[in-house]
Amino acid sequence: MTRRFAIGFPLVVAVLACLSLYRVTLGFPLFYLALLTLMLFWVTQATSWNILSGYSGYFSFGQAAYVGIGAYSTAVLFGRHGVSFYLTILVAAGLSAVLALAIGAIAFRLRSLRGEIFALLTLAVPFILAALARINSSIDGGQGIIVAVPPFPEGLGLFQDFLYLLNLLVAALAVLVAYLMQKSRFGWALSAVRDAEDVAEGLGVPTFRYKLLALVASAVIGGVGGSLFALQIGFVAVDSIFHLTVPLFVIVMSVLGGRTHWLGPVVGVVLVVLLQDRLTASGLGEWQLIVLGAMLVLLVVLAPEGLYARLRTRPLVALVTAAVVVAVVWLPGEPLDAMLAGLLAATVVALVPWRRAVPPPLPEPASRGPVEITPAAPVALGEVLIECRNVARYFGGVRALEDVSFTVREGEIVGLVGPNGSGKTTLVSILSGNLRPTRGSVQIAGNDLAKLPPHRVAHAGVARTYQIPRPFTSMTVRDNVAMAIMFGRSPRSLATARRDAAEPLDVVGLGHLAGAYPDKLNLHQRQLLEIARALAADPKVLLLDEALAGLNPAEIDNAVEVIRRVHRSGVSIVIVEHLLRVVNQLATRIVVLDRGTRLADGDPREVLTDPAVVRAYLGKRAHA
Ligand SMILES: Nc1ncnc2c1ncn2[C@@H]1O[C@H](COP(=O)(O)OP(=O)(O)OP(=O)(O)O)[C@@H](O)[C@H]1O
Repeated sequence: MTRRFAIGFPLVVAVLACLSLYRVTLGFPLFYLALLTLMLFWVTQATSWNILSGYSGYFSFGQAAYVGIGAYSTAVLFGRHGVSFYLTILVAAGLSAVLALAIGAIAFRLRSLRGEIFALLTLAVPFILAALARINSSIDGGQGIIVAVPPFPEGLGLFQDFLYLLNLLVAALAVLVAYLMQKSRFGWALSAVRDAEDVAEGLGVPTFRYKLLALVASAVIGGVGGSLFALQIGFVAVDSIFHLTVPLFVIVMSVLGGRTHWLGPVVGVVLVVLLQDRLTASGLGEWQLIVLGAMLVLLVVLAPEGLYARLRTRPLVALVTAAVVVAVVWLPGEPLDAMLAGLLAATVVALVPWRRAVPPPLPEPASRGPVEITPAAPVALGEVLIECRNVARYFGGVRALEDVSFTVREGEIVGLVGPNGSGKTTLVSILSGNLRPTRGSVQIAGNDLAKLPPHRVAHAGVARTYQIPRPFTSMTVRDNVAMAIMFGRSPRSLATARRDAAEPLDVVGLGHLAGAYPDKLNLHQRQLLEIARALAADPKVLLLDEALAGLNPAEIDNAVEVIRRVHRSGVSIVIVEHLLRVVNQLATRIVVLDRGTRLADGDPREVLTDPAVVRAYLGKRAHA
């Protein structure tokens, strides 16, 4: 937790609490308190949504399910049966957690339920719950339930004060949880899931566990907020609770404010609720959805990262503009109009493309120069690290691999070659745990691969790179590498991982670009980042899938030297490569695949002069 947050957050919460505790002394109007209560309810819900959907990218349309569970727990138990209101909050939290566990256990296990399919699944849940509540008379039965005012400490003032303080407490806890999650390895793991889930899993992130935890935290917060909502509305009915406006509003608020930051939803809530209130006050209530929709479209086009992220880039100008507009509008008019005008002015300032910033050139490496390629030196071989036995993999009728057996020993650089479509990438994906073989077995450092989830394959000592680089785009080069250190074979803390990221970056020669984002790198630098990140997971075996594809001759020479350096650091390598000149000079052994079967396996010079290999592979290439 930063010092600024440790001081600022309790201070803001204390000031907000004082608005109610000293309301009479301050002359703070009750109407404003009601408006703030509404904002706090939405802060809780939008933050709850953001913890799963914003951080991990799993868009949910099911927020009304948690609000409904919370509201009906309180309505049925407290409103109908007189159970303590405070106890019903715990029940709401528990039931929401159970629902989230059930959804997550199904949805997060299946790859086919990602993206829009997950969104559709979550959309169905509130409809099912609404139908259950409507037909079941012990829940609602279509009648609705009146929720009376529970007993509360007299010293708190009116019921509105009690409601406000309760919502403040829950919203503050929700924001605190969102902050702590974002700043911990938990938040980093979810960001990696959002950027490239398979890559994260391959680097050792237990993605299922983190997604499930995020879903449960999101559901518990949403359910508790729903419980308070029952008090707020006083009459709980199916149509008012399981309504599509709930998910719609939380999504609009979070996306407007910025869904990758804990404060984004808060900014979105303040803007949306104020806008709604002012439109209603001016008799333009029916325009609410039109205005909100137009704003959302504008923001998504101009600032997809959200308003908060934009405001952070020019805080001073936005603040001064907002303050001037607030002062000018406040004098003759209503303070809420002034605040909305100030917020809108800051929004405009944040969105205006001032001048086209020319990106500064990327820093140059400390030293450069041509690198001579020399043949691989003979190495002393150690224990068997990978052992494939009769591996087959079919995709429907396509036999990508058939009966492939081979080993990788400590100290080797194995060149995996073969014509296009011969099964090289499929084999790499099986060895890294991304794909399961249809038949056959793979042992990784003595562990049966079939029993390991992909993140445990990383812990067993295998890391891979991808033919088309797949960096975590929301993280800097340093943080891409730190992710792998944090979750790899020898996991380290966030702070240590960021410090230690310098080492793998130096091995590949990207140290000077540690602070850059991946979209600023050229293809060669992205390939090097792939290698640095895989290396940071501390593998025993590194699988390089066409790491030299698309590079010019100088870049190839440099990449070859990097691979040698990685090998010298004690990592065994399997390299998939079409450039036989490079494979010949790097590899200590070559395995040739042809149409999914192993054609040859042995010393590079012998294999590459084998007539069968020349016929199947070299002949075609030589003509080309
Ligand atoms: N997900 C998939 N679904 C269906 N077929 C697939 C899938 N992945 C690979 N294949 C097929 O399996 C065979 C082997 O593909 P693979 O990508 O492993 O070959 P490769 O040797 O890596 O090729 P390249 O050198 O072109 O990258 C090909 O016929 C390919 O079309």
